[in-house]
Amino acid sequence: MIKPSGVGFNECTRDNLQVVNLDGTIAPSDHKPSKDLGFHLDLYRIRDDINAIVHCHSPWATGYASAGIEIPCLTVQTIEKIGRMPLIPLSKEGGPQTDVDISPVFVDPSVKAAVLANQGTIGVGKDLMSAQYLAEIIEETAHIAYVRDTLMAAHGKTAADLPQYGTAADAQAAS
Ligand SMILES: O=C(CO)[C@@H](O)[C@@H](O)COP(=O)(O)O
Repeated sequence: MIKPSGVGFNECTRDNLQVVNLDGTIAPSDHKPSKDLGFHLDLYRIRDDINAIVHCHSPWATGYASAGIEIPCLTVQTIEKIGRMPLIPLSKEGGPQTDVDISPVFVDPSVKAAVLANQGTIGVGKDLMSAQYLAEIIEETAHIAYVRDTLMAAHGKTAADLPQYGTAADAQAAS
């Protein structure tokens, strides 16, 4: 199932969601599937653990990626729930990222989220709620990173002024 093209998330209904088989066969409908169908299908094909994908254009995260900056996993939640959020640059031809650019990153089963320069974010999961949860964490983390980096610059601080941070398990192992 994928959202119809040209329709916002809030306008998605049971009746206009598009049903597509993994081989790309589209069930008859008055709408067309999202333009993003190609990379969604490929992610479902390459990873058995991916049953849902949330791709959106959240502004803080997309701003980071479009500036060519990988969002740092700086919150406890992001470290524990996501681990890292690779930045996927525009395609070789300078166009929007497709499965050709996206799938090689997600072949690594530890990757649960990525950010596409000039396009948006991808969160994947075992179900829609899990993928949506990651989409929210990606955006919150980018916003927090922006606040941190802005404050640090205003106060003349650098990364060297910050303590090392890691997971609760890392801290426990180190104690
Ligand atoms: O970011 C992109 C560009 O491919 C898409 O998510 C966006 O244009 C939405 O397209 P659809 O309306 O879902 O076909």
